[in-house]
Formats: sequence, C-alpha cells, structure tokens
Amino acid sequence: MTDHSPDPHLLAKAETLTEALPYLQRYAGETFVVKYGGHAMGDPERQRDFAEDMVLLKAVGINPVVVHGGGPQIGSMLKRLGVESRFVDGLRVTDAETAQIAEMVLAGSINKEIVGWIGQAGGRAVGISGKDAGLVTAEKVGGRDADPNRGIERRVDLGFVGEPVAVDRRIVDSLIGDGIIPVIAPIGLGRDGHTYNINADTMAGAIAGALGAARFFLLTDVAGVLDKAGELMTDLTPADIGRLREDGTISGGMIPKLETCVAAVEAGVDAAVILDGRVPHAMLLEIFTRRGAGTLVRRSSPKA
Ligand SMILES: Nc1ncnc2c1ncn2[C@@H]1O[C@H](COP(=O)(O)OP(=O)(O)O)[C@@H](O)[C@H]1O
Ligand SMILES: CC(=O)N[C@@H](CCC(=O)OP(=O)(O)O)C(=O)O
Repeated sequence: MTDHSPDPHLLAKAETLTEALPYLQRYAGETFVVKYGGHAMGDPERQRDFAEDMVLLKAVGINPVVVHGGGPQIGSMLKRLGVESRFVDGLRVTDAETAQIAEMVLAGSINKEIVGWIGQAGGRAVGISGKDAGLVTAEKVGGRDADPNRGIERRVDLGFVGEPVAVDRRIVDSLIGDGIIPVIAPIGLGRDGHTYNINADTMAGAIAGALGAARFFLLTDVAGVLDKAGELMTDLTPADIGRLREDGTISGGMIPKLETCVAAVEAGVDAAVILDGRVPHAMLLEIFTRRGAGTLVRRSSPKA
C-alpha cells in the first residue's frame, strides 16, 4: 500500500508558509523602512541573506526601502588615509575632509555594493543619497556641551554632521511605483550648499516618518537593547527610553538608534524594531512568524 503521510520536513515547510499567511495579508502594499547598519553587513553569506530578504518582501507585495550605514567602513578608509576620527554621543565629528570621505564610502562604494547584492538576488534596486532629487535637506546639528560623565571634556562642534529637516519623498515614491527597491545613503545637502554626514539611524527614522512606514527595522550587531545585566529588553516605549539614557543603560551608537525609534513612532510609524542582523533572515522571522525577535519600540501597549 502507498504511504500517503507527508514527509515531516515538507510538512513543516508548508506550515511555515501557512503561518505566514495572516502577515502576508496584513502587510501587502505597506512600506517597510530597513536600516542596514555597517556592523550588520557581515560576511558575503549574510549579505546574500539580506538581499534575498529584500527581494522576497518585494515579491510578496511589501515595499522595502533600504537606508544603509557604513560607520566601520568609513573608519577603515579614514585609517588608510591617515585621518583621525572620533565620536561624541554616537556621532562622528566630521570636518570637511571627513565629510568628503564619508560621502565617497557611503554614497559610492557601500551604496553600489548593496544595489549589486539585490541585483544578484534577482531584484531591481536603485541607489541614491539624500542629495538626489532633494530627498533630504540637512541642517547642521548643535554642538555638545562639556560633560565629563559622557567623556566630553570640552564643548565640541561636530562640524558637518547634519540632521534631516525636510524630506521630499517624491523620488522614493517614483522608484517604488516602478517596482524598484530604493537604497539610500545617509548624506544630505544643506540649504547652505554643504554636504552633511547624517547618522544612518537618524536618516532612516526621518525617511520612515515621512513615508508613514508601517514598520521600521534597524539591523545591527547586537540582539537588541540589553539591560545592565545583559538581558534582552523585548518591548520599550518612549518613556522607558528617556530613563535608560539617564541611568546609563544605553550609550554610544544605541543613543541615536533609540532616539530615532522614538521620533519614528511619534511621527506615526506603527512600530520600530531593533534586530540582530548577524542572525540569518532575522527580519523574515520577525515579520512572518509568531516568534518576535529583538527589541520592539512602540507608543504604548506591549508586543502582541
Ligand atoms: N544597552 C545597550 N544594548 C545594546 N547595545 C548597546 C547598549 N548600549 C550601547 N550599545 C552599543 O550600541 C551598539 C549598536 O550601535 P552602533 O554601533 O551604532 O550600530 P550600527 O553600526 O549597527 O548602527 C552596540 O554594538 C553596543 O556596543
Ligand atoms: C554623523 C555620523 O556619525 N555619521 C555616520 C554615518 C554612517 C552610519 O551611521 O553608519 P552605521 O549605521 O553603520 O553606524 C558615520 O560617519 O559613521
């Protein structure tokens, strides 16, 4: 007699797909902004996973918009060129030469690499920076006051570090409308004509807010926000984040990351999620399964 019982491995695959069905229905047509951090870029295998995830999202009717970083890669290039660099409150102090190198690395090499990975995975991506078609207008950020507790010995002018003050979303809408995945480098043009280096988290949050994204993902190299004992905090609200900053639980690059999550949810994004980009397909697991991962930031009620 023929055995009609299905192979358990195949059955598990079918179950994964059916588990995804409500999420596929809920998110079809929505825009997801994905911040791809320099630390999350990892090895070629992880880069391929990331690109496949973006192409898969597009294939199921979700519109991914990628905003990338590249802090470590800028750091390596500065070192090769013998240019010193330092961070204050998670922001790179940027003189004119550093701004030029940051643009070269971000809008030049990294942006085009990501476009290439997505192309290899069978998708269509176009790489732009905040300068293209007036996407992001930047303004110089204020200096930082001396505060020995935060390692700031005297007042620091951050130079050409900008923050987005206006987003003209039309170029992104056009690309999405043409079935293309936009890949955006965190460089902006000031009204003063200067090129500004923008923290990639801040850039991504501003774009997520302007697009009214349903979800905002930040891929980094930690499991999420960790408490002082090193345990993952799975749900946070804007009020929690103020407290974590004051008591020193979060520092360095986590400060702009969480500030941008707060700004994005306050601008109307449903939820922001900080995820470990080193975990293969972390985003797919977060979006399409009941097993949430990382730290979710939303206005009030906890994770469903
Ligand atoms: N409470 C915290 N939980 C997790 N990471 C933290 C915390 N406080 C500071 N960090 C630091 O923030 C880093 C993530 O920010 P960043 O280096 O800017 O990442 P990315 O390059 O992905 O944007 C972590 O690698 C960690 O060193
Ligand atoms: C002002 C500022 O700090 N700009 C960042 C831009 C890149 C970035 O943010 O990259 P990650 O997301 O990989 O950290 C920098 O110069 O490193």
